Amino acid sequence: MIQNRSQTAPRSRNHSRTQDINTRLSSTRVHQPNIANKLSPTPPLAVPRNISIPKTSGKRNDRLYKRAKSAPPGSRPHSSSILDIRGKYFEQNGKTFDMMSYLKSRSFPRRIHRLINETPNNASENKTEDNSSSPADDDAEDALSASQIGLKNKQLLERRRGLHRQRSMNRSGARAKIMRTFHRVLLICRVELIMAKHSIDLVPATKKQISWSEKRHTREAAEVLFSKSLYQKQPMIYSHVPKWAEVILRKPPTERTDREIMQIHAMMQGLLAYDKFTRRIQIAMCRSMRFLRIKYPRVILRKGHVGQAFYFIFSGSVFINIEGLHVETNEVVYKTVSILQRGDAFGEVALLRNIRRTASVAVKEDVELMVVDKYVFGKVCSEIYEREMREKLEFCRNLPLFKHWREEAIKRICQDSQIHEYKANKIIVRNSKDEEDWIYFCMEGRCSVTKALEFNVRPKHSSSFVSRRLEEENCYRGWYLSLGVTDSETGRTRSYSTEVEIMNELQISIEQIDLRKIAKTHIVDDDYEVMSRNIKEKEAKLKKMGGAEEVLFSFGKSYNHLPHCTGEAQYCLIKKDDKRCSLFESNRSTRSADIDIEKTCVKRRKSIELTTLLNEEFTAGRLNTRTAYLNIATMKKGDVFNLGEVLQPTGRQLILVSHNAKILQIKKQTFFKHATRESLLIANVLALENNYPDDDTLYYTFRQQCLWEEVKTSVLQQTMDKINVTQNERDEEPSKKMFTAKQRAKSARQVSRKFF
Ligand SMILES: Nc1ncnc2c1ncn2[C@@H]1O[C@@H]2COP(=O)(O)O[C@H]2[C@H]1O
Repeated sequence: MIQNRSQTAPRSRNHSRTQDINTRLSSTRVHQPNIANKLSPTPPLAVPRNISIPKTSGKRNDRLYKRAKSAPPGSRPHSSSILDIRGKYFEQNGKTFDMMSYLKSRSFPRRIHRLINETPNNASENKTEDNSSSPADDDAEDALSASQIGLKNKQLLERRRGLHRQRSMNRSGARAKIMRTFHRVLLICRVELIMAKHSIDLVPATKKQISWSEKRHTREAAEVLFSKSLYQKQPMIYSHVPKWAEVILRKPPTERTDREIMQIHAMMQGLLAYDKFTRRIQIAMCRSMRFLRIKYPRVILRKGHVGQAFYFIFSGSVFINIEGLHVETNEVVYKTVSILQRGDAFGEVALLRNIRRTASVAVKEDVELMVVDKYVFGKVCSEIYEREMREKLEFCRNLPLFKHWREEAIKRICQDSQIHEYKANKIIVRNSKDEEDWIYFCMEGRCSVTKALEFNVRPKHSSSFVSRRLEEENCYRGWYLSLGVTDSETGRTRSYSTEVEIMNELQISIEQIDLRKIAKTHIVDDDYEVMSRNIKEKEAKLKKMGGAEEVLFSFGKSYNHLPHCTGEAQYCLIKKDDKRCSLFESNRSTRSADIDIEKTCVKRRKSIELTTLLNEEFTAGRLNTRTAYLNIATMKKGDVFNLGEVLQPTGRQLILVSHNAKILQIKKQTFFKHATRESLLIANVLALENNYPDDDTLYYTFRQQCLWEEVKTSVLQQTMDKINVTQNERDEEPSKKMFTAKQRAKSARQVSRKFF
């Protein structure tokens, strides 16, 4: 039907709808309806497009329906009512139209269509049933049914109109609201601008500000003044895992976007253990990392359990506890071997070696951990450990110390060792006397061995040639006096500014003066003979001892009998059968007992700088007057620190300072466990060869050095004085050109350096 209509309907829509309907209605009024027409078959529909019911037609129809309704029953409805045209035909422009089809074709609601469809059928049915009825009756019936339809239509139209009104009201309401908001925003902006202008006017701008604002308002300047830093990502350091990271880390790996992974990666950067891995591994870890927050005093890992994951510490700290049997009582003892904190990692041993957990890990302060599962770790992280292992093995194999070691023993040692990199000026070992666990090997870079020489403590008289010579020269006494330190015998204090200056010089040039070299130059040939004789004696003594165990015992004695091994101070004794003894409890009970270890660990981990240490000493008033820090040796690649102290304990306090060094730390315990008799003999010889000058030698050499400096300065001062005097004599204004005493001393020293 629609097709037909569209084919036949003219395209022009210029006629107004009102006109159309008026024409239509007038034509229907002229065309009187009759029954024959009503029952005749419907001609093909051809409703012109320009004929449409205007919106206002609803009103007109309304009126018609009202009239129809108000008409008394049985009376003939008004000829011009819509009832006349319903189900009838009308003509227009010489064509006949079916009014019903026409109405249907209009865009009335479906319901109206349905109603209209029903009505003519019913009407036609009634008419076919009651053919004998009079035309007046037919018309009345028509009118009745039409009035019913009209009522329904009216209701629908009313509802439609209501809806329309409501919609338009809504629309206009929303529009009004938007406008109101817009006006308010505009008002606020204006007020703000006025306030800003007012405040700017009140605060006077600096010249720099003005020139800056002037510059940046030009277009060229805007280009020149483009600050890249404004758009650079600032490195953020989080002390705790932020909320957004928690959200990401809780997501399953597959749901994490690349952006989120990069965010986690950025957050993790700066953690020492994390930075060790290559970027590729880091990203792979971030993809599947989990987050764990554990509160004090829980235990994270237990020794002997199966390893499931590897952990990075993001914040907080943990105790690493190991258990062992007490030497004497044979009881299980727990010891805190280390305290790990932010930037450290743990749990790699079990995963790499495929063994059970080697230590228990308990919370010290509430920790935030980043957990990498075993599967991921095995896949990506083992690579770096393998590389590190290869590096360690290669280094150890090339060391003379391990020349006669079995491959298996070297491997074991490497497995228990650690590689650390230290920046320049960092203290690796603050006090060699307190260093109980490790032997240090320099892999790369340089380290200096520094000795804090105490002047107010008279060194013990040893039988060495140096102390004999010092005795002969009565050096100690003179030394104390010359440095301005109280003489223990006379109780008098003397101080010489020149000597203090010399000391200062030495402190400053601590890295340049290698006293060990100086000491060696001072040792004459026969002294060397004495030294080598000593070594030979020691070797012979060792050879006399039978069995590797004994040798081991004798060498390892100092280590095995350290307080922590005897379980006296730091150990917390726990009975074997007490299953509930748990590290948790042991930690609690060891809290006070382990305090020393804790302190040393924390101190060591803080890794203070040498300059900080010297500053501390200076502010405490100890530097120069009581203590001098001297560089007594320089460690290069392959050199070892603290081995001599293990083999031949002297109790000396040495400081190891890094100069961008890479250090391999080997556990003393593992070293002695795997060392054979031969290897220990070699170690001993090497340790003796690399022995640092003893305190006597240091005092002696230092004194010699100071005296020499003193001589140089005084001689040159005298010379400069003479020069000054002659110059002054020549000069008319002698006072202007006179050197001050300080300048004289300085220039004297400079000249002395050139000459000597
Ligand atoms: N002496 C130690 N110093 C530092 N960490 C250790 C020490 N011993 C064991 N650990 C760590 O504690 C972890 C316990 O579980 P794993 O054996 O898997 O891996 C261990 C190491 O990461």
